[in-house]
Amino acid sequence: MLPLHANAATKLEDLFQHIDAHQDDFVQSLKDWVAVPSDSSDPRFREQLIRMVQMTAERIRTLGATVQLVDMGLETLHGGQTIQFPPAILAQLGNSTDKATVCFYGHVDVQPAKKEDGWKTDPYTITEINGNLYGRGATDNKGPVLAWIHAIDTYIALQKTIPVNLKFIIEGVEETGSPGLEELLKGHEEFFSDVDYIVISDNVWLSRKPALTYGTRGNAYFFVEVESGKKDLHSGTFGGIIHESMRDLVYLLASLADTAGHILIPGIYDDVAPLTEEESKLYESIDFDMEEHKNNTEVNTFLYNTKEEILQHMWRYPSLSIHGIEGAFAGVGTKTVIPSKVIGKFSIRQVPNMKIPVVEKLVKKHLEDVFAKLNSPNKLKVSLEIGAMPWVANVDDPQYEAARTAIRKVFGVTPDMIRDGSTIPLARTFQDLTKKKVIMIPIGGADDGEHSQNEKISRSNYIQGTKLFASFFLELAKLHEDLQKKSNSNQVKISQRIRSQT
Ligand SMILES: NCC(=O)N[C@@H](Cc1c[nH]cn1)C(=O)O
Ligand SMILES: [Zn+2]
Ligand SMILES: [Zn+2]
Repeated sequence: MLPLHANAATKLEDLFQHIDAHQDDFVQSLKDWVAVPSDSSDPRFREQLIRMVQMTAERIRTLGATVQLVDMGLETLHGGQTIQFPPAILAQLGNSTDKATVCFYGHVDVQPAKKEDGWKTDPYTITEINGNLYGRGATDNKGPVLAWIHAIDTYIALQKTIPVNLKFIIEGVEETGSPGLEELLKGHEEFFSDVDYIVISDNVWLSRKPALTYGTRGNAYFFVEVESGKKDLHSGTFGGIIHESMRDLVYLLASLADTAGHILIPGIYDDVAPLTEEESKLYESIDFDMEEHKNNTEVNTFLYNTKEEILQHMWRYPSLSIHGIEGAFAGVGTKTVIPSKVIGKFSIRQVPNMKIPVVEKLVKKHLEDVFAKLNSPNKLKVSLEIGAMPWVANVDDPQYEAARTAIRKVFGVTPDMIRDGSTIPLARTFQDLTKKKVIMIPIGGADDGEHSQNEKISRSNYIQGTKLFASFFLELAKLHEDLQKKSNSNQVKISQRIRSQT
């Protein structure tokens, strides 16, 4: 491999040509990765998940990086059993003192997926239809992680100098809220000491136009458990004489929000940052086609009628979603059972300035109050399973300018500046703990269907996204050079001033 200082002027067109010429290889890599069902929420896939992280580490090693697999210890499941957490990857490529250091954060675990959930193709076999690459993890987040790796590979293959030092944090439990990752960051402060920028590419554009993301919502994920006894019962034999846990639970879940989406938990909106006039104007200028968004979402109507309301309720107001009920009969057919223990699962996407402990207290109090009114002898347990904070960046930070320029060079347009309603649990932690500048550069399309059936990334976004990262490295290098020149000239001015005073 060439040293990182190799002396060759890098032409963007050469990089782009190489990427275009190797796009089938890049698609093949995505096929290989998607074929591993690295579902982090189901313990039955744990071996595959660990294998996926190991494959990723191996791939990063082939770039010439030094790679560390950090043991993340044991995960305690709800029944009390423990299983191995997948390790996390910390890697480094290059440590030149005259270059900027960029740390890429991504994940290689995926949401659950089963063909019978309504997938048109096998979720773990990348299938290309009309320029779209369908498969679980294609856009969230295996495609973008690979695009970053391929961008680096392109410099190496062309024997060009990589314009920046690179670091990686890749994890395998993002989809379950990144448990243990905050402790990992706290224990590896030195890893971040020379990092200038942290880049995340784990969300999608808002429309057909490329975008840069400067904010995400957080997530407070709750389990509400109701238990009536130790075993399920025949509804004919026992229906009518027992307090059914499912009936209690449905009542509790229904008390959380109304049909207009308004959360009914007293006090929940108290800390939400007020909408200023300045912020309000931001939404007017965003290019957003509600009809197209509706088509992508495959619903008839949204809860709101204007573009501004829709954007605000996706990005800056909290929302409550009910995800499922563990222990409930959910199969085909007509089983006549009364379940004994059921666990309702719901989450609140929180926004600035809501605080997780306050949300937790309000939710528990509300559910306990509602339950008390039911006069039920059943056992109630409410627990906060994930508490991830919202994140907002400063769009005037220089890395945003570098990314804007890179986007213009690849796509010929100025990107939308957007926020995202979903959560990157570590985004805020990076910002608060490491004090480094964080940027999100999505490469997925608005219709990629993250977490949904038929998740995909288009071949075009995947390949153009690879070009975008390759181009971003060059823009960051220019930015770094400019900042260094400015800092040197300031240093000279200070020295001159000191000399003239003595
Ligand atoms: N693409 C980001 C993403 O999907 N993040 C997950 C993370 C999460 C939050 N709570 C549990 N997991 C998301 O659902 O937003
Ligand atoms: Zn993701
Ligand atoms: Zn996800």
